[in-house]
Amino acid sequence: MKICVFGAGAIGGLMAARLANAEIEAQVSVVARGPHLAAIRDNGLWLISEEFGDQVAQVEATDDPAELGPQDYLVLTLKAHSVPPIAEKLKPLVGPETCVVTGMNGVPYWYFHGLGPEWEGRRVEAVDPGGVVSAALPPEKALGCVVYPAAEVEKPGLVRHISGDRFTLGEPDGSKSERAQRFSEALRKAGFKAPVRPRIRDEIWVKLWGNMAFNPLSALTHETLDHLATRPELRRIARAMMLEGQAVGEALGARFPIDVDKRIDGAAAVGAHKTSMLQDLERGRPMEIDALVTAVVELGRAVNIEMPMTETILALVQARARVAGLYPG
Ligand SMILES: NC(=O)C1=CN([C@@H]2O[C@H](COP(=O)(O)OP(=O)(O)OC[C@H]3O[C@@H](n4cnc5c(N)ncnc54)[C@H](OP(=O)(O)O)[C@@H]3O)[C@@H](O)[C@H]2O)C=CC1
Ligand SMILES: CC(C)(CO)C(=O)C(=O)O
Repeated sequence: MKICVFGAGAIGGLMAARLANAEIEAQVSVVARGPHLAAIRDNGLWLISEEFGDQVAQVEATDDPAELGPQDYLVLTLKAHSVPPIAEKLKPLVGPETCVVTGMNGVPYWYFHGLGPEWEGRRVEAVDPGGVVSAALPPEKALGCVVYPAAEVEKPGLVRHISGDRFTLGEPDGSKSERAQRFSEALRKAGFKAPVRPRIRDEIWVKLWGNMAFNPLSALTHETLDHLATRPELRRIARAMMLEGQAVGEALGARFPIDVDKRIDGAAAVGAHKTSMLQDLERGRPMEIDALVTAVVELGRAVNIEMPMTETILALVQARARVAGLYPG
């Protein structure tokens, strides 16, 4: 089996290193760039992990997907906003049997696929502008993936795994497909938990619920998760956003297995953690605003649900990011 991890940064690097070192019959390659690519080529892909042990994986690494050819599994672990500009570049990796695993936060580009006949063919413009992504990666090829581990690229060629070992998988139409089970098996052999769930959007929403509120609020205030979730005036804003998100998710058929306050308390328990959006802002890296917030507002419009708090915070965080030169427009 051929597995290509496109965007072998923190999460992709973790996945690729473990898959490459697992006892599976797979040819694992990565698409990377810059100094990270050079270091992987020179010294292998290093993974530092208390849970998995420190290790190096020898993987084929390139910045030119055409060198790798069609894959059985194309795993996308880029930041969501990095996908549309390179959609065309993905085409050589995609053949008739390729399964595209979307290991990214936010609303996936395939959200409407398999949701029901009334939604078929509709796309999420915020993550699939002009349909460039679905043209390169037809939604029927997509396999959903909710990423729970935390990791970071510590220096070029070296990924540090911080915590977590679960990648939940699920077909957009809820079926227990052979391709999903095969990839789940590969991830399990690589040491991860990789359940295949029939209602993957429910899990996407539980993660997105936190991201849509805490990430922009943290970028605006520079506050850590514990404060955002416990200072009454900030918690009130996050809660209002999350209730708007829940209304949208439910209107689209998702079920939220926990209540909003438990979800916020869960975020508080993470502690003095800076969200990825705040980290990106501080490091001068583009922020994942569109997949985490703009796309949710777009879904809200599709089901005619007003989202005044989310729209306000979205406008502010877009402005903040623009001023920092980290958001287009
Ligand atoms: N890190 C974490 O702990 C978690 C991340 N996530 C989600 O996982 C997804 C991936 O995040 P993360 O791993 O942190 O991101 P990273 O930025 O660490 O990894 C993405 C990688 O893709 C590379 N890349 C971007 N464009 C290209 C290109 N055109 N060609 C080759 N390589 C490219 C980046 O290179 P460069 O650095 O040069 O831009 C980077 O190495 C996101 O959606 C994130 O929200 C979810 C849970 C936890
Ligand atoms: C920590 C958490 C849950 C914040 O919403 C996150 O996923 C992120 O920072 O992107």
